[in-house]
Amino acid sequence: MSDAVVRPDPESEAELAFEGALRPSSLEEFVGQQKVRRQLQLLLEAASLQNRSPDHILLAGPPGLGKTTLAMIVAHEGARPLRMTSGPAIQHAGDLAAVLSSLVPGEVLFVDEIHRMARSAEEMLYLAMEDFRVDIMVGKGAGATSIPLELAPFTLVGATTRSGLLPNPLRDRFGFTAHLEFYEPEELLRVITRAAALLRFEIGQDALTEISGRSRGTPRIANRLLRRVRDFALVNGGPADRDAVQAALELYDVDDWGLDRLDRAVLTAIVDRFAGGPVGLSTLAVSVGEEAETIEAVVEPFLVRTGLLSRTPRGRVATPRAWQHLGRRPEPTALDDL
Ligand SMILES: Nc1ncnc2c1ncn2[C@@H]1O[C@H](COP(=O)(O)OP(=O)(O)OP(=O)(O)O)[C@@H](O)[C@H]1O
Repeated sequence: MSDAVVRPDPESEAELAFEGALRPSSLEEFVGQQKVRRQLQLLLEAASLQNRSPDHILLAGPPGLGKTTLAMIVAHEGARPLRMTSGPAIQHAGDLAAVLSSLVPGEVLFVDEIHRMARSAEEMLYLAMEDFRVDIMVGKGAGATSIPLELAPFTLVGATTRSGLLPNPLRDRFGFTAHLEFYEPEELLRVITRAAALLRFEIGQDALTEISGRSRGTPRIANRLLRRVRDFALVNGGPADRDAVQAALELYDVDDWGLDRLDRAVLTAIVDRFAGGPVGLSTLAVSVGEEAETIEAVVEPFLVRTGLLSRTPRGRVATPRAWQHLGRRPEPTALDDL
């Protein structure tokens, strides 16, 4: 299924092992995001010169652009231990207290999907980030007391696909926020050229260029597609050339622009069922049978960036480019809305 190719199950062990093998471990190896890299470099060097933990870092951006990789690099570059958890795993303040109180001095704590953490834990985190301290509530009702607990200094690296959902007090406590952008095809070409070398996969330059132009500006997808092309060449016994890429990507429903089945389902729904829009996010989500959060955080950013979708105060609208991409003629009323 196409979704399994471009949006793989993050829990799948084979996928995690594959990703792990290709992850760059230093800022130097990390491709693209030049500004963010330079900013992080400065932040890490300043901390190391002052012999202290780096400031807390928030990494924001769509999935697969390298947030987890950067968190690992922050730990690796400073030779610091890394603890990884995620917002959904912290459902109570106690879950967070358990993690925080067991951190060793200088440890990097990575919280993926930090916007999904419980509110009570978020409040505990404010104090922890600022003063390296938490107040543990003991008992209930009138007899409840709070016991302060000192924490080892640590660096929080939070990752989010929805930075708009983070409360301001939390956002303000990060010393640095990096907004990761989609990658240019030339950058993705460097990502998969490196990946192909690591995998010892012989593949033509044309084929690599074709994959990098059809990877939704996302390294994770570029690496996935490379793997599918490798499967294709292995099974069919032919060379891994441009034809093999085209055949493999057609099989997995990835089109010329790199749109996958869900991207096209969203555009098709807006065009066919809502006359090009505007249509509200929740109506759109129901119409394609997906979570509104997935549409907003995963599908839309790339469609907006490629000029296929625009977000207006009245809802989502398919642009004339989207009509053209789907091979339809825009209705005049749809154009009026832009
Ligand atoms: N700049 C980069 N250079 C080389 N490889 C990269 C880069 N960014 C990401 N990758 C590769 O893409 C894959 C996905 O990256 P990563 O897991 O860091 O994304 P993410 O933003 O944390 O995604 P999610 O939000 O879904 O957790 C990794 O295998 C990593 O090797």
